[in-house]
Amino acid sequence: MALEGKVAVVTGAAQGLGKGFSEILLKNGAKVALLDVAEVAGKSLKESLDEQYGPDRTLFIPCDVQSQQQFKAAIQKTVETFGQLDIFCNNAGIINEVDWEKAVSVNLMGVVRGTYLALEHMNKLSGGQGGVIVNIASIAGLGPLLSVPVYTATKHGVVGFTRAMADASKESGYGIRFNLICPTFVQTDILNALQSPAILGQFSNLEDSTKKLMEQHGILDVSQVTEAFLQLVLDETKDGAALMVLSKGSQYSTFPSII
Ligand SMILES: NC(=O)C1=CN([C@@H]2O[C@H](COP(=O)(O)OP(=O)(O)OC[C@H]3O[C@@H](n4cnc5c(N)ncnc54)[C@H](O)[C@@H]3O)[C@@H](O)[C@H]2O)C=CC1
Ligand SMILES: CC/C=C\CC(=O)/C=C/C=C\C=C\C=C\[C@@H](O)[C@@H](O)C/C=C\CCC(=O)O
Repeated sequence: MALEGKVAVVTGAAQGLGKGFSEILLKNGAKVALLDVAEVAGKSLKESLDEQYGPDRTLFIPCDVQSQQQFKAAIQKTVETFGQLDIFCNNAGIINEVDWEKAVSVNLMGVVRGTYLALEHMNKLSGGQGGVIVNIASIAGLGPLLSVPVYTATKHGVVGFTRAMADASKESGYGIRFNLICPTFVQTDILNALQSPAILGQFSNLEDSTKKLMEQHGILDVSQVTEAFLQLVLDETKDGAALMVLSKGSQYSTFPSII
């Protein structure tokens, strides 16, 4: 998939990985709708991207992925402004083991909601042009991360949902590829959660064990993950794939085969 003229939506785009995914899409020719709850950061990012790419290449739309109404309206506005939708990245995510229902709501329900809303515009069976949906999980979606059990559960959920959607799409002919990025620790603000008893709650005692894990795994730069993301967007042979991004490089996860 060449990106010139393609249109993308990225959730949680105001900072961190979402900002990185948006920038690499822009660099490669796409137009990008930046969705985020953080209005100040989102508007400021749009202003700086306007200087680099011109005002017509991006939209910033305030949007909480927990709100069906806001999310639906944001996607509608994207399609009305840019005329189509080809690439959808469900990236917004949080850690909150205290308000764990919010973590489920943002990390898992937000991904399901975004995917179903994107399908309304992208599904070839309902008049769309097809495309690719990339969901941002974590290696905590493939194995346990002890200090954040609910976060771990949501990311496992994202992995299962995305793989099932890939199979559903192939079988039904949606014309949409579904892929996953599963990074290890990345240098973004989400890592601050590890030092916050208000976020880790009853698992705060595991801070040192998580730090040890972090030393073993290393901490990636955002750019290492955005390169992997671009690969999954561009490579038409990848569908239902989970690309782990680790310090030693990127590799596709293998899963037990279903009999
Ligand atoms: N940084 C890391 O170590 C890793 C991060 N990830 C995943 O990458 C994704 C991005 O996280 P980071 O960039 O690291 O974190 P971050 O905290 O820097 O950025 C998250 C962005 O999502 C936005 N957001 C939060 N709740 C939202 C909501 N309800 N609706 C819309 N936007 C919302 C925030 O405002 C922020 O801009 C998350 O899904 C996270 O779980 C996965 C593996 C490792
Ligand atoms: C506190 C969370 C901070 C940031 C968000 C995030 O998602 C970070 C995840 C970082 C590491 C997770 C580690 C999990 C490790 C184990 O459970 C492994 O069994 C994971 C499974 C496969 C890894 C494959 C490999 O290393 O080759």
